[in-house]
Amino acid sequence: MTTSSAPSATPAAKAATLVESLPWLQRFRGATMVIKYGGNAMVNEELQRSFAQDVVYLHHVGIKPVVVHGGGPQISAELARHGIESEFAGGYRVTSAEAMKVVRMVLTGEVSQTLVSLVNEHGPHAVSLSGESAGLFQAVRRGVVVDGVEIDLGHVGDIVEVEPRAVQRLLDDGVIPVVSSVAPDRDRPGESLNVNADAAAAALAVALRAEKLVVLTDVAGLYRDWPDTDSLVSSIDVDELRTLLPGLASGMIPKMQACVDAVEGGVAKAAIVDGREPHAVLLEIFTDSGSGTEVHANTEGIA
Ligand SMILES: Nc1ncnc2c1ncn2[C@@H]1O[C@H](COP(=O)(O)OP(=O)(O)O)[C@@H](O)[C@H]1O
Ligand SMILES: CC(=O)N[C@@H](CCC(=O)OP(=O)(O)O)C(=O)O
Repeated sequence: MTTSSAPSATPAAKAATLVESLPWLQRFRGATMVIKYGGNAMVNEELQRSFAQDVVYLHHVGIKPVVVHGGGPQISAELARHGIESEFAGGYRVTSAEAMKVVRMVLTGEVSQTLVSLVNEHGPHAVSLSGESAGLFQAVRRGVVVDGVEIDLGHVGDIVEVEPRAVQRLLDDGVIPVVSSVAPDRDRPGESLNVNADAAAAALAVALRAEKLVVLTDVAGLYRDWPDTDSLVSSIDVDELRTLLPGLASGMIPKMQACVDAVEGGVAKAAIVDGREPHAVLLEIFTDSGSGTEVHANTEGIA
């Protein structure tokens, strides 16, 4: 019989892969890991299903996974259906009050529920929350400076407070939280803000004292000289990454800022991996070589 996974691997190669995972299984048992699943990495059902399998695998080997998801392309598609054009500045969506309703509906109503049901095909494991659930996040409005010009992003926020108790209780009960990045506006009760999902994942990883933040996206990792594909960075410390931040473009700005924030906040490592590869999460966590770009505190911190 052949299976869809690794049909050409010999028994010895399969055994070697399993044995390679042993030190990582030992090291990470009981650890909390925040996995950020970007909208660009969920573009087809096969990828979504392999992601759900990876998360359930982590759960069964004693790791506590927390999923924080994005949904940028899905939001853009829904906005287009409403006749609203998508505009980004500095990697953030310019979000009108009207667009905010669509953002909230897509993230909390569609993407979150789809991921929860995919995970729950493997058992009753996942529960969806947004930043509005049980006071999880508080956010304040933010703008962005592009080429020296301050741009008003509308209903876009930065997380200023995380109350992780509800998520922690779920983890303690063996539940997999699936979190979307809509947050209440601390200064305008009753209003919601659109928070970049990388930033939300970093804030939650810090509050939960997570061991690792894994960010799935649609490139192999961080390129030093984007779009030169020979310039992939495999490992970088936060000091050097901070110097690269001003030269980065589009979605990589909030993503790498999130990695800096997570590591500076005490998360041991942040990894940017290619979510277009099926099982990118398992490959990152349980193989010696990992994949993509790893961000760590300083050069002495490299494992
Ligand atoms: N230096 C860089 N290295 C890698 N990708 C970059 C870089 N600068 C800009 N990018 C762009 O950032 C994109 C990833 O950000 P984004 O589209 O927001 O992803 P996601 O939906 O996963 O959050 C890549 O697809 C690439 O086009
Ligand atoms: C403020 C802001 O830009 N919010 C993002 C939230 C979703 C997100 O971050 O999705 P990805 O992870 O797929 O990029 C947006 O509206 O697209």
